[in-house]
Amino acid sequence: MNKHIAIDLGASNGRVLVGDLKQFEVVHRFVTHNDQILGSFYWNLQSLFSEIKTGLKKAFALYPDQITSIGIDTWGVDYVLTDEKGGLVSLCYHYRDSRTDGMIEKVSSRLGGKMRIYERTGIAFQPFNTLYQLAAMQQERPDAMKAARHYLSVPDLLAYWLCSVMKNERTHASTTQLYDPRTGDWAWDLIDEMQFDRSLFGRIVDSGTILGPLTEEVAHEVCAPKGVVVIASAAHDTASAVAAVPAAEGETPLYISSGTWSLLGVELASPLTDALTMESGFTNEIAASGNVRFLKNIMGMWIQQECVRHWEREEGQPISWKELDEQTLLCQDYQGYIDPADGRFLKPNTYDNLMVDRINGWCDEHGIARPSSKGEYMVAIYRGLARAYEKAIKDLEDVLKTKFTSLYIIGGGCKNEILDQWTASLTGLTVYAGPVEATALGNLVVQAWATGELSSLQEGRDRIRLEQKVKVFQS
Ligand SMILES: C[C@H](O)[C@H](O)[C@@H](O)C(=O)CO
Repeated sequence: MNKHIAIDLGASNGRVLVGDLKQFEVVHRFVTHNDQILGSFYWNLQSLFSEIKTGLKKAFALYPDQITSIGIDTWGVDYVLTDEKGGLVSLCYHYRDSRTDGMIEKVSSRLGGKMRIYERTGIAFQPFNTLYQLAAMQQERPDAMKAARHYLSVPDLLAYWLCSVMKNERTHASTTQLYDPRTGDWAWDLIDEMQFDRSLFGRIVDSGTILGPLTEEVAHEVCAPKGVVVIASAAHDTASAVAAVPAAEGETPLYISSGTWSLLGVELASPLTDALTMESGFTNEIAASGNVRFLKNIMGMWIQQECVRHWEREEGQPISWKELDEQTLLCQDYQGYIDPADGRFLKPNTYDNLMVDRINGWCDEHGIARPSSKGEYMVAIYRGLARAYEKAIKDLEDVLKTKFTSLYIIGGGCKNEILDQWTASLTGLTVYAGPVEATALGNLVVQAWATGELSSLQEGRDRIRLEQKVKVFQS
């Protein structure tokens, strides 16, 4: 059976996996944390590329003759601009960088208001959307904008570095807030009104497009045989994860893709862009199938991850999940919670503004007792997340005029069984948790579909339902 390589980069770690839909293995793991340089946050793309090549080398050493393709997915919205020859005109900013603060308001007044932007793009208002990142660049670094010839998302760039083909993949393009989900093309009127150069934005290709073979240089370095191709998989990691929801044909599954973010939603045939969906914070991104991923971005495990990173730094040793879970369960009587949607929780820890202090501040302002131990901080975060899920599901039921009975939680965050159970108890839904590696599996599904091994994306979901582990949590 053919094997494929899935390169899956999340906001906290990256993985290179090799396999098929029945059996796959993680051959390389690495951290994808950000670097702060002179007050700005950036991704270190060169180091990510070298980790990717290390992973490819390990995969080809294990299966020298069976691997036929490689696909990449990453978090949304982040991008680079390149010059004519493909050289970067700037480092790659991290979406949590502060340069977009206040940009939603400025851009909205320039483009005729939020409702217009939402109707044109279907994308919810987040300060980190590519639209606001480009607007900030235009304002602060006009020379870099002038030097730019190509816009590439992070996975578009990494694919370009592997196979020397530049394309804009659709699911990722749809996260920019410069994409029109009705025409399937860039939202040219908004691009013109922002005075972004039209020629920056290239041809948008579907998930599953074969880009081309590895360059000879990369193939030599990673010891790949001839003929291995790079595929524009579902390049936005959430789109890959949603392709792996283990739902049966005919279901409209309610899902949470749980990781650094919790993306809660359903798949729809066409976008919903009225005042109610805008006010409720729903976004219309594009799925691997070309359908709409109608979902809400809820701050996910990020707040927990930042607290743990701080404690580990302070104590000089790693904290295990097991230890943290035990402490959380012992603290269940503590009734505190936070609202994860509060903007103060978006930014990374800095030496003078720690996540734990922001949690304390939120509790003080809301008359809630501050957490007093690691376990209590976890309780406050998980309770806050379960409440946010409950609210988003109610909003979704109102918008769609439907009632859900079950919820699929997929991705790394579904390993958090305390949160899975609290979510089931609070929402009254049956929770199916798994697969843990949904994003990489979705990436593999799209590659198997592109190479003709699967006749449809639904067949991929069916295989995952039969072959991968899913745990059930009852309310
Ligand atoms: C900015 C976030 O990364 C994005 O909205 C989210 O969908 C994601 O990519 C989660 O990994």
